[in-house]
Amino acid sequence: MAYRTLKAQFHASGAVAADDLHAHRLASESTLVWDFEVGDFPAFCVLTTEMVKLQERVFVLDRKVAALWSQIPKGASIGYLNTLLIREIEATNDIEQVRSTRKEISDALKAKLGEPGHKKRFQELARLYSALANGVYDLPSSPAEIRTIYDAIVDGEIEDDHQVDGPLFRLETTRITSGTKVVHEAVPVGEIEQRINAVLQLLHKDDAPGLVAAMASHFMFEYIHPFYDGNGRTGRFLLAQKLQAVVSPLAAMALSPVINQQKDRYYKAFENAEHPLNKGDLTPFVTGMLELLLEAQGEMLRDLEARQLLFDDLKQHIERRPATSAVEERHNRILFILGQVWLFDDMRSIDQDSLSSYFKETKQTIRKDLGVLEDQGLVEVVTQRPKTFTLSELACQELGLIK
Ligand SMILES: Nc1ncnc2c1ncn2[C@@H]1O[C@H](COP(=O)(O)OP(=O)(O)OP(=O)(O)O)[C@@H](O)[C@H]1O
Repeated sequence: MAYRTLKAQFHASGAVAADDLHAHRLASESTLVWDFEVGDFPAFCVLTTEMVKLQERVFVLDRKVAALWSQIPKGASIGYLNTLLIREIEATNDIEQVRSTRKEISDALKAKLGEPGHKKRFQELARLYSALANGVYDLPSSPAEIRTIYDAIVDGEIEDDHQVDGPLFRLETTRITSGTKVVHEAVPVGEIEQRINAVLQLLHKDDAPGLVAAMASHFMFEYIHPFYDGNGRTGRFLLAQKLQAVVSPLAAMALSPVINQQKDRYYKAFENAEHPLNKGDLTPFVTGMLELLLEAQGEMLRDLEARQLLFDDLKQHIERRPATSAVEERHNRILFILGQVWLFDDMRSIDQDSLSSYFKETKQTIRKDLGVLEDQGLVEVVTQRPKTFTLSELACQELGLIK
């Protein structure tokens, strides 16, 4: 049976019936109640059968993605992670009308490798997401660590009049508006830190299922709105971090593009969760976010499967290419790696050093090989510094790739 919101109960059967249902839900053994007020009521979530089933489907899909992932060769997997990172960062920015191009993000991701020169736009944000994708970024454990994350995420992107004025958080009120309508009044300044600590507790303690804690804590963080700007982006990073503790980094990294496609649904979920007649019931919010996560996983699985088929085709084309010497064999292997990058990395290019790392031969040898392939019209230089390469149109035709 569909879960009835307290607001729907109020409209269908009146205030007393809604109060009864509210009391019944709060008293249930299947309900988690948090020390976090939404309006005048403590936030709570009922672990419904539907929610348990959704969680199970998330884990089943996660296993399917992991199985597929394990069959993908290294060149392709690095490329695909890059694709996911770029899409996630582009989308989390786009949700808030922060415009960023794929090229800008790709440059920022490369710059994190410690290149000299001036800082690139989104470099800190890219560093953070990259660390997350590689599983080396722990959840924050104090309000100060949340501020550190925020600083990296919005680095250089906040207008002067929206800079944080407190030691950790804002010192004035703020609100979320849609046109002329106020959709949310952020919590009073004096409550921010204590409420952020409640979010941290939920993120760290294991008395709620991980996926439920991830979604509910995301609601709470946005409800607090501790900054003037950048709350959405910071909250979605925390969400990805918490998700990563439960599902693969791939799934954690795929949510923002789906949220971006369904922004109204995402915003509506917040609005409903904080509607006074819903009395702090986060169940529909958590359920809705789990549905979005499932969609993100499904999309990624379909995308990976399609790329995997093209990869099998590429492999056959490479195997059919003549190779009468060790050098020609190596040339084919270079084309194979470039083909994998072409199929799995949306940027479709790879730098010389990364390419060389796939071979036991010296960098000079690979550089020479690339020169020969360039002369044959199979490889093209994309950028000079660093020198990056992609397949030419001719190579794409020969390898059965659609340019
Ligand atoms: N009714 C709501 N109540 C609480 N949070 C909401 C609500 N609607 C949306 N949100 C969250 O607030 C974010 C947007 O907030 P806002 O428009 O203030 O942007 P922001 O604080 O400038 O952050 P950023 O620029 O990263 O979003 C959304 O992405 C969503 O996570």
